[in-house]
Parts: sequence; C-alpha cells; structure tokens
Amino acid sequence: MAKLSVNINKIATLRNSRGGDVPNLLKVAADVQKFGAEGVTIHPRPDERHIRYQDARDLVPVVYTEYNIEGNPVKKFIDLVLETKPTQVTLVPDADDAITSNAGWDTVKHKDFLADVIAEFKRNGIRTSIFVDPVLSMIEGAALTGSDRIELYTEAFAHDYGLGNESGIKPYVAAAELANKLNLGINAGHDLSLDNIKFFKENIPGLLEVSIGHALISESLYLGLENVVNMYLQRLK
Ligand SMILES: CC(=O)[C@@H](O)[C@H](O)COP(=O)(O)O
Ligand SMILES: NCC(=O)COP(=O)(O)O
Repeated sequence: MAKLSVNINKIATLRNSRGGDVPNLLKVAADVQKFGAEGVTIHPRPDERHIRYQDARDLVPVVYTEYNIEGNPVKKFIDLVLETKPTQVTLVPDADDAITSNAGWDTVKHKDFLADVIAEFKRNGIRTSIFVDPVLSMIEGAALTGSDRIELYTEAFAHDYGLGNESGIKPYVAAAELANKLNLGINAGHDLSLDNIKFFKENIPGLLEVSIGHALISESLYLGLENVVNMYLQRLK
C-alpha cells in the first residue's frame, strides 16, 4: 500500500486570495489526517504565494503523520527545513518564477550540490527525496547523491493517460525497477488524480508514497474532502 500525502498548497492559495484565515490551513491539515491521509505535503515557494514560511512552522505541532516539505534548496529553504525538521524533505529544482514544478533534477550535473545538501539533512535526521523525471541516468545519478528516495515527476504520465495512452507508464516502470535495484525508495507526484492513481499504483513496483494536491482539492469541491481522501485510500490499497 502506498501512502497518501495530501498537498495543501491550494488551501493556502484560496486563503491568501482574501487575506484572512478562511479556509484555515491548520484545520484542513488536521482534517485530512483525521480522514485517513498518512501525510501532509507543502511546497513553499520563494514568493510565498501560497504556503508561507510561517505556515511551515505552524504546521509542526499539527502534522502527526508524515510531514513532507518540498522546494528548491536555496539557503532560506534549507534553514526552514532544518528548523522545522519534517519527516521528509523533497528537493525540487524550481525556477523562482515557475507557475508550478515543471522538471526534475539533472542529478548528474548537480550531483555534488545535491550530495552536500542531502548529507546535511540526513545528519539532522530528515529523510530525503529528489524530484526526478523517469530517465534512467537521472535515477542512477540520484542514487549517487545518497538520497533515501526519489519522487517521480508524473506530469507526463498524467498527460498521456488523460489522452488514453497507457503506454506513457513505461518509462516510470523502468525507472522504478532501477530505483528498486539501487535501494532508492519511490515516491511520486504531480497531476495525479482520482482518474489515474489506481493505474499508476498498480503498475509501479515498490511505490511508497504519492503527494497529491491540485486534483484532490479540485475533486473535493464536488465530492467533499473526507470522501475524496477515502477514494484515494481505496485506490492506493
Ligand atoms: C513538486 C511538485 O510536483 C509540485 O506539484 C508541487 O509540490 C506543487 O506545487 P504548486 O502547488 O506550487 O503547483
Ligand atoms: N509532489 C507533488 C505534489 O505535492 C502535488 O502535486 P499536484 O497534485 O498539486 O500536481
């Protein structure tokens, strides 16, 4: 069974649109866990357009399942992670102006940088994961950084699957098989949804965790948050 980590960025986006505290981010974090989610993910961005750095701190006493913080390891982000000590940090190579994450790391080119940052997080007892495209050389490079896990960037799979093309799963299966051989744990995320999650889970050997936000919150508008969390849990069994 793969764990479901709910990404609550979109709750912060909605809250920030009015400048107040509705919806309340901490209540949503508490509720998704009460409904059965096994983790909470946030992805603070440098402009704090959704999750604020203070949210990351305020969530520490609220998240009693797995707390996953994603982001580009610039100094401010590294300091935040070392201060809040989440269960897991996921390193994502976002440009400051990216609308959303749009690529995995080049783990070959950035191997030394990643290895240094990862060693620092691991010294502090924080599990590490690197966001990567399903490309074998990038998986090999990830293993050389000493990271505990990878997070497969699933946008391409989700796009293909939405067009009815199931063969888009193939590079992900090959990447997962290699990661398993190299003792890298496997997470996945980006554009996963109620429509595609079951097929993805059934085809990826050793999938440990998925982080899902955009679709999950959108689906909840129609179906309700508790119901949607449970629908994901059923599909991830
Ligand atoms: C790393 C990733 O895949 C992203 O989906 C991210 O965590 C979501 O970020 P935004 O909510 O800023 O699009
Ligand atoms: N790591 C991916 C994530 O947290 C959520 O991505 P999305 O479901 O908002 O695309």
